[in-house]
Parts: sequence; C-alpha cells; structure tokens
Amino acid sequence: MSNKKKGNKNKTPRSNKRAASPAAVNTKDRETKRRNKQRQESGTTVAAIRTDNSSKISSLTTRTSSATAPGKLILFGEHAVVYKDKRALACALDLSTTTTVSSSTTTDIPSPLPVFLIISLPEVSIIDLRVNLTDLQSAFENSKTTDFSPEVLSRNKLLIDSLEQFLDATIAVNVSQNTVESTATGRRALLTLLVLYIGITSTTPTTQFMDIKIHTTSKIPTGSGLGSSASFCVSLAAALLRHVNKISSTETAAITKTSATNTNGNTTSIPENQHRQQQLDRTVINAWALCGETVLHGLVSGVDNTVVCFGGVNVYVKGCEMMQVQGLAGGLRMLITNTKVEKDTKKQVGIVSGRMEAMEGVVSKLVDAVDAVVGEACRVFKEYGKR
Ligand SMILES: Nc1ncnc2c1ncn2[C@@H]1O[C@H](COP(=O)(O)OP(=O)(O)O)[C@@H](O)[C@H]1O
Ligand SMILES: C[C@@](O)(CCOP(=O)(O)O)CC(=O)O
Repeated sequence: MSNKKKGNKNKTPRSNKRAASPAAVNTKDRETKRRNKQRQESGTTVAAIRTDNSSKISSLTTRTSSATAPGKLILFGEHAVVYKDKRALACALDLSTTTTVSSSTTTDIPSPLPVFLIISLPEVSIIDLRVNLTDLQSAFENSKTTDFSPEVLSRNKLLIDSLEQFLDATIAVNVSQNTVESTATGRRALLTLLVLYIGITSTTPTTQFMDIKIHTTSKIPTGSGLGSSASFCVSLAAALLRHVNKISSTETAAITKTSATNTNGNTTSIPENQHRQQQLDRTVINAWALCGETVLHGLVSGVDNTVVCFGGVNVYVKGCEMMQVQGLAGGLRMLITNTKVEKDTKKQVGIVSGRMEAMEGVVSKLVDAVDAVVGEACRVFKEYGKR
C-alpha cells in the first residue's frame, strides 16, 4: 500500500479492518428551512420565495440524495486481472466515501436565476468550485455527443478534450477567487465528476434546478491502493442516479443487511424482490462507476468498482460476474499498514502493459503465475471455512 498525498498522514496508518458492505444509497426529499419553519407556523406545505424583481412568488423544493460506498483491498491478482481470463481475489473494506447531491427546484421554468453546479471534494482540495451549467452545456454540445451510454462516454475523446478545456477555464476562475487549489488529482476527479454528471443527467431537464451541489467526503486515503477512486466513483454514480430517479433503492435496513449478506454468503435475509431490485440498481451504478474509473485511469479491469459496488470477498475476472468466495462466513480480519509510498494506478498499469508488449513470453508467464496464486488462495479459504 502506498500514499502519495502528504495530507493523509493521520488517515488509518495502521488499521485492523473487516471486509465490508457494498454501496448504500440514501435519498430523502426535504423542504428548505424556510418551508419547514413556515409549515410549523402555519401548516402550509409550500415555501414562498421571491424569484424576480416583480415580487412574483413561486415554490421551492430542495431535494437531497446521498450514497456511501466502501473501499477495497485486492488480496491477490492485482495487475494480472487487467488481462484476459485472469482472476483477482478482492474484498470490500469498512472505510467509506459518501457523496451527497442536493438541488433546489422552482415552479418557474426556466429558472430566472443563474444555475450553478457547486462542487466540494475536500480530499483533493476542491471546495465550492462553481461550474456554470450553461457553459458546461455548450462545452458538451461542442463535442456533438449523441451516445450517452457509460461504456461509450468514457472513451469519447472529443467530449473529454472539450471538458478538459472547459475545466481549465473554470478552475482558473475559481482559483483566482481563492476557493480552489489547482492540482492534477483534483482536475482528474473533476473531469470524472463532469462526465458522470453529463451522462447520468442527460435525459433530465436540469433547467428546472436552481443550484445543484455535489459534496464528497472520504475516510479512504487517496492513492494508497484502498480503492479511493472506485469508492468515489461508486458513491458519486449512486447519488446522482438516485437524484434523477434512475435507480430506486433507498437506504433501509435491507441494504445494510444485504451487506452482511454479501460477506456471509447468505442471500435470504431480505425479501427476494427487494434483493433483485438492489442487484439491478447496483448493476447500473457499477456501469457508471466503471465509466468514471476509465476516465480516471484509462485501461482498467473493473475489479475495484465491482467489489466496491457489490461488497463481500470475491473472485473477479474482467467482463464476468463476480463470484463470492465461500468459507468466510465469520468475515475476514486484516491488518493494513500504510507504507506512504507514492503510486499512480494509471502509470503502473501502463508500465505493466509496456512490458507485456516488449516481452510477452516472459510477462504472460508471470501473469499466469499470479493467477495461480489466486486459485490457491481460494482453495485455502475454502478449507479454512470447513473447520
Ligand atoms: N474522495 C475523493 N474525492 C475526489 N476524488 C477522489 C477521491 N478519492 C479518490 N479520488 C480520485 O482518485 C484518484 C486516486 O486514484 P488511485 O490512484 O487509483 O488511488 P486508489 O488506489 O486509492 O484508488 C485521486 O487522484 C483523485 O483524482
Ligand atoms: C492495478 C489494478 O489491478 C488495480 C487498481 O487498483 P489500485 O487502486 O491501484 O489498488 C488495475 C485494475 O485492475 O484495473
């Protein structure tokens, strides 16, 4: 495990962790403070706000959606899993990331107020970055994007180039106003966020929103191999999808139970129809999280986002459904130490693929050997489970 961010020194340098739950989604509609106050005072259900200078009154509703996702640890198979048919053994961790999306809607359409996306990603030094949504719309219209599916969007070079230019200008304005630090990690996170935002809200008329806020907080040290990026992508995708009603799971005891379920291999503790809906929702969330991971890192196997999204201890092969490892009903206790050695996933994956191209005979044998270690680990876990 490594750590490239100096500010992480207080974050879990040594921790004794258990395999953890998959992403949980929590959505609640709530009225503005003013509306609550008004309701208490008069029993009315609609807040009154002034929307223009002519004293016109309209209604305002604030809606908040949040999602929490765990981190992950790859026990065996890291890097090899990028290659065809090679396995990784990975588990979710109980360190987590939470993303909250909130927006206000008004009955005045289109909104007479300027509409901003306000982004806070404190782990990468972004606080209240203001993105003008009209300008963002122009940036992505310039790219002439027509296919908004997650698989295609992350590889749309015209869109990514256009968004990068737009981001540079937006960051420059925000830096000059002292709210944001310009860092490569922050810029990559913002680019990922904008791609997911555009893709997920593509069929939602955002003109009715007055302001949209996205805020992510995390306990996972970034760049340390504990899946901070996947956790960011899963929580962001889940919160956005929930916010525009593209998934239906809400946080209930059922989701928490499903987490335990995943870890323990017991699938009967929640009603079958609810469980089915959760799995369908998670498949959608996972596709968008993979889109985000691809924007962040380029060539990825998808193991990180999949284990973060579904939880538990699993064997993963690129492009296939994950398989629960049997025999770990009591959970998995791990001692994790933060080495604080710098690493960059994209760069490391590039180094391995460069070597694979240059010396395929040698490197493919190494990859086979890593895959065999995964097989042996699964056998040992199974044995352990029988005791
Ligand atoms: N909480 C977060 N908020 C915003 N971006 C994040 C967050 N966590 C991770 N990221 C993004 O993910 C990158 C780290 O990814 P990576 O090098 O794969 O580390 P890890 O192994 O922890 O996933 C960061 O540089 C940043 O762009
Ligand atoms: C190196 C790799 O196997 C895992 C990436 O995870 P990490 O965030 O570098 O631990 C790449 C991948 O599977 O896509």
